Amino acid sequence: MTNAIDIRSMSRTFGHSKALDDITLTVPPGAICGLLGRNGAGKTTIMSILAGQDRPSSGTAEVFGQNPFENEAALSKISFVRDNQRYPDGYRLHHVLRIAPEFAPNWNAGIAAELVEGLRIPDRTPIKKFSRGQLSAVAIVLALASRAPLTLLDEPYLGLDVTARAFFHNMLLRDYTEHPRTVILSTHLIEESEALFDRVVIVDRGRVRADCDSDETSSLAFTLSGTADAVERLSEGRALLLSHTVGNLKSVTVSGTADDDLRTQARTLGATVSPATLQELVAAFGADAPQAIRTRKGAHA
Ligand SMILES: Nc1ncnc2c1ncn2[C@@H]1O[C@H](COP(=O)(O)OP(=O)(O)OP(=O)(O)O)[C@@H](O)[C@H]1O
Repeated sequence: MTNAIDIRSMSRTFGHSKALDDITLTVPPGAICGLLGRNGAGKTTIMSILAGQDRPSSGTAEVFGQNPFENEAALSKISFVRDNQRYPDGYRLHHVLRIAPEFAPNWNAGIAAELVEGLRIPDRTPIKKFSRGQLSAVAIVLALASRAPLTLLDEPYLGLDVTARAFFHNMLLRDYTEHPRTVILSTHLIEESEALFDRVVIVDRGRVRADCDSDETSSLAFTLSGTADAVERLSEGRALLLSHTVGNLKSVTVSGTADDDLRTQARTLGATVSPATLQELVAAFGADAPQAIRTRKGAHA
């Protein structure tokens, strides 16, 4: 089976700075994949290369088995709507909806109309005058109604209100279930979006830190919390990703899975062991570990 995305040893440098550093990553067809990581981690750079808008400095990136760069056949299978999408002066929504099918062979006017209504996108206002959230809403219409085999959504939520975000999630899941495709979604709203993801990729400083099915993330790290003494004893010799102290209480995120011995010791010492949430994982993989976070004057890990 050909992967939807196949990235091998890919790096991208800008001058002296390495935006992507030897990334290898595959995404099977028919998955919604969360692409997560801190600001500047490399998410947009990955998407731009997958969308054929940029090229790796070394290594390869394939979409459905083909290099997307200047490749019309590959590009016809990809929808990439960026947060900073520009529209010609004087364009209104109906202009965009009229022209969009020319670039999207699978365009579906029905789903576009449903999205326009649900996201309350005005048709009389020139797009140039749209609010930040209304611009995001137009991008979402273009991305979902294209029904492209690979849909790349880079921070689709900027400025979107809570009702619009919930509506977008419902529409994405419904349309994805009826018309399976591969969706890559980057976002910093992790808790709100995680229920969408079949797969999760976490990047930091241009490197892949995690790449797994979403139900496997809970085995990547765990959190120990309790008194500073107890947590320090329990975490001795373990690979700490993140550490946080408030007064005499301490919480650490530890790489790997907690074994039964550790759980028993934690019970004895009155400490708690819990799997790291996805949000904690992204924070931990983005920290300069082990990190001391100052929470009040004089208190740090
Ligand atoms: N055209 C460019 N020229 C120079 N540096 C660039 C260019 N594009 C990206 N970078 C750098 O590459 C790194 C990765 O940027 P990228 O936009 O991929 O991050 P991101 O994960 O999408 O971040 P965010 O969550 O803030 O959107 C950053 O350090 C950025 O400054």
